[in-house]
Amino acid sequence: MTTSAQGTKVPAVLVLEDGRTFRGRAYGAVGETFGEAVFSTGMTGYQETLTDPSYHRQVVVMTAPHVGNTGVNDEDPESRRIWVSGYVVRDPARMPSNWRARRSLDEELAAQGVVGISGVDTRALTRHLRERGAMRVGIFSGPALTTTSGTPVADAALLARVQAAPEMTGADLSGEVATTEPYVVPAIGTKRFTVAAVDLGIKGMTPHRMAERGIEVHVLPATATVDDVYAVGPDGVFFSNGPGDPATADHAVAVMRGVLERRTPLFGICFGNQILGRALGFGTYKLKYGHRGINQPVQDRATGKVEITAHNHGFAVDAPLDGPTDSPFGRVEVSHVCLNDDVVEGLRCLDVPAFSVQYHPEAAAGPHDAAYLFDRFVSLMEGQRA
Ligand SMILES: NC(=O)CC[C@H](N)C(=O)O
Repeated sequence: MTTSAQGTKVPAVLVLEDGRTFRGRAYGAVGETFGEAVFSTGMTGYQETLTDPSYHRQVVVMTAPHVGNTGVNDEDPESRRIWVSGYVVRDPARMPSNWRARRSLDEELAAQGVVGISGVDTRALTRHLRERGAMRVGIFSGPALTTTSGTPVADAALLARVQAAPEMTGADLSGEVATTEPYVVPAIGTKRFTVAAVDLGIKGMTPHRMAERGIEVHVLPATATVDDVYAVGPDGVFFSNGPGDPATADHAVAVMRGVLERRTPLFGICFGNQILGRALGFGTYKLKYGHRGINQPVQDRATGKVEITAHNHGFAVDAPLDGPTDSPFGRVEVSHVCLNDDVVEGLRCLDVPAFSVQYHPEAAAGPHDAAYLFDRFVSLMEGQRA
């Protein structure tokens, strides 16, 4: 049972796995939750962040101090529910205001049972995560802070529970968020192509961006086989974003290799980029604290052009920047790089029609600078037909 903390001053505690503790007030549902503490630098787009399945099992700290100002609407969710396992804000909106708003963010979090905390010094917390790295965290409020005999639970007991929670490294999570049944997103206007999209935790805007370009998108469960992919008669195959550690995604890597062997045009986003990296023989590794937000500079190395882009990743592909590199599927080069830290942000195959990016060209939320990548996918499919 969860209740809303709206308008109350229910105490809440946030405990990091290294023992650092922040006190605040319950926000959203009252109770307890665990996850990986990460921070997002987006000043807008909290609904898209909360409903992005890639955030499954993560407790998101917002660096923007005011959150919830535009309330919650029915148009912006990227999936059927909120996926973050916890939410940390400095100063929640007391009077949300927007013509599309249907309810407050606090009410929505409570209705979906998402435990949050407000009144936290999110700047100090973010600096801590930046210096020490992403780590496990717990948020506790209300009954979670009192024993059955009515005495307060000791901080050491809370810390022990945080330290017993699962780590993100080694987590195989796509199956927990992806569709279990295939479904079709029809092309908008004249249908030009059919794409099989393997759902590893797909955001709703991604098939929409393809549909806008005349693509009929067949979204398939994460368990789809190579035969399932080809059963839809695809002109192209897409691998989506998704939660968890790409080192666990052996099934998706095997399916992608099947697609690369057949030389079908292939596009991957985020988790899909990590799967392409692995399919080509590269490793993946965990970033210290990851990239999350809608203001990350990425350079397209072919044109030199810099895009401001939306990110949400905690892992990255370990590929040499000074390519091309030989792979089992011919030469591959790093197409995009993050200008903050030189992390690989895109891969392009030179001998098979395949490419991917680590960031989010579907731009929900985020700037639309990278929309050309969907056109590039269309060009690959056109090229295959010519
Ligand atoms: N948005 C995503 O697809 C994230 C991919 C992967 N789970 C990561 O954290 O790096």
